[in-house]
Amino acid sequence: MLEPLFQYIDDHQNQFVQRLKEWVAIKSDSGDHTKWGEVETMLNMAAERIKKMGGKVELADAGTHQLPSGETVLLPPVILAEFAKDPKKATLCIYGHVDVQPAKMEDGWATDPFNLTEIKGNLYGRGATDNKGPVLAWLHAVESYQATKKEIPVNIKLIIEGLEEVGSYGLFKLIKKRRDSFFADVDFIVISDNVWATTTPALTYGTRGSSYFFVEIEGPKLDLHSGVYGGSIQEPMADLIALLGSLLDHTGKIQVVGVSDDVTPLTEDERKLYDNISFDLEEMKNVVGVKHFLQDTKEEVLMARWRYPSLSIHGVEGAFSDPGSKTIIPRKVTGKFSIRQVPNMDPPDVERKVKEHLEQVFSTLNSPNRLKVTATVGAKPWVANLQDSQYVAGQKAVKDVFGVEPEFIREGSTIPIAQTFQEETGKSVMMLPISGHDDGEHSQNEKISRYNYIEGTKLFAAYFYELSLLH
Ligand SMILES: C[C@H](N)C(=O)N[C@@H](Cc1c[nH]cn1)C(=O)O
Ligand SMILES: [Zn+2]
Ligand SMILES: [Zn+2]
Repeated sequence: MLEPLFQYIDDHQNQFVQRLKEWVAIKSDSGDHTKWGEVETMLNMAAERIKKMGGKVELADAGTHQLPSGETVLLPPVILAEFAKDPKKATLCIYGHVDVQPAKMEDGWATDPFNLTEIKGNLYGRGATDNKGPVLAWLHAVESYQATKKEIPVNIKLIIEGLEEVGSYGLFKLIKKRRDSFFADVDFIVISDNVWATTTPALTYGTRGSSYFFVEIEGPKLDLHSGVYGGSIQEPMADLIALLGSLLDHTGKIQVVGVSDDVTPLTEDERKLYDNISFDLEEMKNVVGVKHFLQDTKEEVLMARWRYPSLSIHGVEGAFSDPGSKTIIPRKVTGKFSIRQVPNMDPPDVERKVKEHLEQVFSTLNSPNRLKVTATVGAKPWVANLQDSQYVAGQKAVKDVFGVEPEFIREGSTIPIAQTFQEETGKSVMMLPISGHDDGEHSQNEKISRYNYIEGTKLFAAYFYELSLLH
């Protein structure tokens, strides 16, 4: 049954790579709302591809969103699509996103991030793996059935958004609104927007949640000459560094009181899931280029990444960061950090505790400057039930294509909408990654290997089939 599909995918791989090149060329960075026009261009391009394949597409209105500045902006639409429906078949809803993280040559890319470039079997480009490659792979898996005149064994629905990287604004409300219409006949939801933990294919049963914080310190009216005013001004940057420095200790432990209190304790059954993961600590040190991790053993490192919270400091807006030695006191700086959250942490509770902590530390600085803390994203962690039939189908599909048993892994990053899908629709959610552990999501030189892209397409085609057998 699967052989002709796999043959079609192999025979058309150059065309599939060419399509990815066209998608990567669209600079659909969602981080800056003034550039959401490119996100819309990308969504339209994806919608056109689905329509060409005979899919019915709605560009659903996602409403508006208030930015941390207070400005209200119109959100790009969300693609809700479906292929022909047969009431006898199970319905699978595939979620993906076509926005990307920012990327500039100056960040240290070896090739133009928006010109997909193949080097030694790897396809380099922003969005190649996160998440344009996997979204196209789903479409190509559907195409493999259509082109070989085989009935697609499950009904396919698609939900594709353009704001995942900033926290899926608008999508939570849209899902609630469409729960009894678009989602009413959906049996399963599948997501491929994360990476394997090692070189072994994986099925993912959990992701961390996230809250993103902006800490603004505003001082003088203008940037000031540090020679003229230095020594007489309490500098916003010094206040900010004190606040950011209060968040973590040198072991990576979050210093905000109570923030980790609700973390679900580790059970023996859960601990056992880590035994079989072929994660090699030495290789991982080489992949990321560090001498050591904060933990000593493979299990501790994986747990720190997947099932315990973490806090990362991302940057400071308004600080002087160009080359050279400009001697100013910046008047206003905004520090940015985020907390990855795990069951049973609750983003609003974490956000309250972080705000209280920052206000308390700020009060000890006796500063004349103004502090403003804003939290965004607010994404809940997600954990699946490993007994769901999707996991059996996923396991079989991995065996069909790769000839091995998948590793059952968690994911340290966040798919903001995953838990909402599960809670709101009550349907089973699974993550079926095709991206490599060294693909460098969000990093310089992001890539997907041609092997993962093409074999991943086969995995999706096999998954449709295996899921239909179990339903
Ligand atoms: C896992 C996914 N590919 C991803 O990168 N998600 C983002 C979502 C996010 C979280 N805070 C803001 N955006 C991520 O985990 O960083
Ligand atoms: Zn992603
Ligand atoms: Zn991402």
